[in-house]
Amino acid sequence: MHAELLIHAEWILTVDPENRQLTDHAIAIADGRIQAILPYAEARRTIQAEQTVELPGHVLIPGLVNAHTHAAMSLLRGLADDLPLMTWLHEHIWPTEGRWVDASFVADGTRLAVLEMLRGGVTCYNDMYFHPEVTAQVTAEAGMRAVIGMIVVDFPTGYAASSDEYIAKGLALHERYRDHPLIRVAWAPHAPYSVSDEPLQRVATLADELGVPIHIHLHETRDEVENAVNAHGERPFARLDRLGLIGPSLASVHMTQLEDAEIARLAETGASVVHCPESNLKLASGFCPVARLLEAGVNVALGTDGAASNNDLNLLGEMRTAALLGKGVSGSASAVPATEALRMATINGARALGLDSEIGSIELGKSADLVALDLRDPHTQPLYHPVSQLVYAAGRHQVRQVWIQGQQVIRDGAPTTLHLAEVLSEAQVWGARIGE
Ligand SMILES: CSC[C@H]1O[C@@H](n2cnc3c(O)ncnc32)[C@H](O)[C@@H]1O
Ligand SMILES: [Zn+2]
Repeated sequence: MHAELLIHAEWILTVDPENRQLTDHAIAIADGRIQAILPYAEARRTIQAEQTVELPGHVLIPGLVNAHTHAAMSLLRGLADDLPLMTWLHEHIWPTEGRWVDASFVADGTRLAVLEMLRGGVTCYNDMYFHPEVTAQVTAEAGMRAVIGMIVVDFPTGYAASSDEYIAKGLALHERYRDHPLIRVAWAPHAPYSVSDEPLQRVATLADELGVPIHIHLHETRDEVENAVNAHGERPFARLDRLGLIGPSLASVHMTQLEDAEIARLAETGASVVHCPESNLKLASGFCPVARLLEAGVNVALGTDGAASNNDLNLLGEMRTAALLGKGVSGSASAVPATEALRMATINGARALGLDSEIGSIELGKSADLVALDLRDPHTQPLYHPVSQLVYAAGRHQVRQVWIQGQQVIRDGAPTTLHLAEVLSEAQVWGARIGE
């Protein structure tokens, strides 16, 4: 058998339905897809590879999926810390965005975020931000995979003047990326408190017609739910259900406030929850009941949120925090075990984005979106269980090789598609401008 690339790793965590862990196996890749997974001794006999990569001491995993971020907000990292959500948004972030966000801000901020995510083993992200056509272009140029939000808010910004214009621009973006190998789109109405009924209803209809996901902040804080109940006598979840948004296409982000009936409804409709544990902790937004959601059969993915509320785009760290917080919140040390945290960061993220037949696990026919981490570091030794070291101990500097669709985007820890010094220098220019 002929392959373009043969990767031989000491351990492979497949994240397949059986969570198979393979030792001393190889993966053969052709046309950007996984063509064979077999013992290395057999691969040497049967596969003629154009290139072979040897990874002793490494664990190979599916590329991580960051299921909620605002990539360009990397340029606002550390601008306003230690504040609750609404003060942070209304008094700091939205005024700063109003003054500075344009296409060049989004281009430079996205490049910084893409570089950070690729170096941390994230191969796909789900974005919600202004000028999404710029986010899409920068991401595709870097060879990264993303689902780009067709954003909708009620208020005018430098990107669009009305909900009609946001939706029209979203439809144009959908058309432009219809057959792109790396870029997909999703509807991304910002939140129930910033988008009124009519555009939300249109989003529900259009998501159905186009077959794309809906990505929305929902039940982020107790105040959000209480304010809605006081003003309209209805919880935001119930309102979205009434308007037709709760269903298998929904990726609902945060969900710190959930009643039993809402959890049951999420499970019954096949909707996904995107848990952002570090953003929720930093803004003191509340705690998503992850163990209860998983027990009910809800698909729970992981996101970082933007770098202005986290303050990093580190999904390895997010896995660890989710596993630890899941135990703390449920009072059970066996809640959110390491294997589950890894599923949340990979296949569950892929499912939330409607990409689970393409990415999220190492299985025959899937895209070769792969990450190799070197576990021969003092803090990941000795090694009893690779998944334990990966979730509870490994750091981003151990991400050494990253492939997306079989193309190497990180080689020996360095980017192959982005120029590190240029990206850093642009970020510093923005920092100086915004911080003046
Ligand atoms: C319409 S573009 C996205 C919009 O969302 C803002 N944002 C960033 N993080 C959060 C969050 O945790 N909750 C609500 N809104 C958030 C971002 O600043 C953009 O304005
Ligand atoms: Zn967010």
